[in-house]
Amino acid sequence: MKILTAAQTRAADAYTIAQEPISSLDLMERAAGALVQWLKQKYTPETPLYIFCGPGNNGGDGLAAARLLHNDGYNVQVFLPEVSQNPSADFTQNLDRLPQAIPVTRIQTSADLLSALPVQAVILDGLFGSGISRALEGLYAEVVTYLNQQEATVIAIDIPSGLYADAPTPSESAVVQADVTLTFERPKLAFLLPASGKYVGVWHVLPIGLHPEFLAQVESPYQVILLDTVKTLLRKRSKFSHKGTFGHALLVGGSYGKMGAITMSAHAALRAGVGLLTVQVPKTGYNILQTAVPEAMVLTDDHDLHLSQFPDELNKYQCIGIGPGLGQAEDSRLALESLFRQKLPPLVLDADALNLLASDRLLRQQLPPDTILTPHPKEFERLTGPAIDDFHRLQLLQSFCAEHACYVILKGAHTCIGTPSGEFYFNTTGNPGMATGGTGDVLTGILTSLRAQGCPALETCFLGVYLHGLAGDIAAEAEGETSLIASDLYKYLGAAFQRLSSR
Ligand SMILES: NC(=O)C1=CN([C@@H]2O[C@H](COP(=O)(O)OP(=O)(O)OC[C@H]3O[C@@H](n4cnc5c(N)ncnc54)[C@H](OP(=O)(O)O)[C@@H]3O)[C@@H](O)[C@H]2O)[C@@H](O)CC1
Ligand SMILES: Nc1ncnc2c1ncn2[C@@H]1O[C@H](COP(=O)(O)OP(=O)(O)O)[C@@H](O)[C@H]1O
Ligand SMILES: [K+]
Repeated sequence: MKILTAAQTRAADAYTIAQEPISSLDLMERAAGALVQWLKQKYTPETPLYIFCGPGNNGGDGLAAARLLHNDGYNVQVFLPEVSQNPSADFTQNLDRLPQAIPVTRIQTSADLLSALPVQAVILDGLFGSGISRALEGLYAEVVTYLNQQEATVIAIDIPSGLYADAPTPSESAVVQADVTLTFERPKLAFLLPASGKYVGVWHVLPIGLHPEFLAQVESPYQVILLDTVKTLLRKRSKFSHKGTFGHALLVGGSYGKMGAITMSAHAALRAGVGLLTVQVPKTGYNILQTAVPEAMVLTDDHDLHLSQFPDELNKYQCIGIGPGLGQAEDSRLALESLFRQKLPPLVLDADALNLLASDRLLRQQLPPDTILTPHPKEFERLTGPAIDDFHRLQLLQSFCAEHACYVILKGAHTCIGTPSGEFYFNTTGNPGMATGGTGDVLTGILTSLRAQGCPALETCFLGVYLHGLAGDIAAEAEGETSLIASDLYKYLGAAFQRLSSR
């Protein structure tokens, strides 16, 4: 699903208005109708609803929703901070249409704000939407601060007021801290990035029927990975398939004190369906691997404690995953250097393999094309240098992928896949229970397995991050977020595959 910028959303509006055709006021009515439908499923008419409306169309949505809710018997009050001299036409029309019976409080100074709203109330934030053009200051900022002090649930209309949809929000701006954001048609880029996403709470997309022709034609490098896309990537096992059908993966990693990392990758690779798995570990890891993962074949390095060479005959593997628990010994760096000079099957690089790359520019230049790299933000910073903000980090991601013709899976709450051709794909599965050591090692195992089974690089990234997060979501349902540990991810990977194929 493409993500649109604020400018593209305006163009989508204009196109829909002209081509459907529909008046701008009716389009607002449709948006308000979608809001009301969602709210009515969640709240009873007795719930006090406090609707704060700014001067633009976001405020117009709030006013239209107030009318529709009131007509359905809901307990609604409207609050209008009075600053702007130029309300939008659709705001004015909806203010005129507001039933007399709805109490309206005009806020001229912060003294006009009630002391505190009831805890069971719901606040609808319709102050500003995607039309924000500068930092919120003065009375608007005071209203935002007041809303942020309330214990009542705050639901943002379209986007939390004060937040920029697709650029860094100025640090001096007041921003509404929403519990829930009900956004129209498409999520905003800001929802997916850590510094801005924290204001959004749980977000839901409400379709409002923007013109499908526009949505199909508009170009956007930003996309959200959807269930429907990922589902089509699952492959059925044919009756006469055998272990040779599902590829042979090689995982390389582990060092003294870090054998757990490569062990978890190995479990995950097997649960992700690879036909055969070989794991290369330093000698110290032999008994550990053979005992913990009896399904895997084990090769030992000449060195006792860390990697010093790769096995011969690399071409019998369909993918090599390198990095979990690897360590950063000089021997290991040299081994990578000689590896990159060979003709290789596809690679997945993680953890210390990335740190070794980061420390050696020449090594980076030899990176085989089509490699999948899986850095968390700190590892990514080591590869590219520091980012000024989340949007700059995306630029760095784009140039890194283009320069090295590789796929980078930048891990986080909304993991972002960068491609050599400059697209960004954001994942929507996963939860904060996954913020625990070893979950990244599991991802490496899954990706190596899928790639070894013949999945192309981008499809491997889609399927891998989606399944990894879905396994995390199922694990959180069963174990709770706090107690979720990395091994739960491969424990529930089978359930994730099943859920994906059944939906
Ligand atoms: N397709 C869709 O998704 C649909 C979207 N719809 C809705 O429209 C919303 C976008 O509406 P919008 O363009 O009118 O912008 P919005 O954010 O309400 O405010 C702009 C006003 O605020 C002002 N202003 C700006 N910054 C300011 C500041 N810092 N401090 C003070 N003032 C500031 C600005 O004034 P100016 O910059 O000109 O001075 C202007 O008057 C969108 O989020 C959604 O809710 C639906 O109705 C229909 C379909
Ligand atoms: N808040 C979160 N929401 C969703 N996924 C998360 C969250 N925090 C971490 N994750 C996921 O957990 C994994 C952590 O990987 P990483 O930092 O490499 O861990 P490790 O190095 O311990 O294996 C990533 O796939 C990341 O996307
Ligand atoms: K808003």
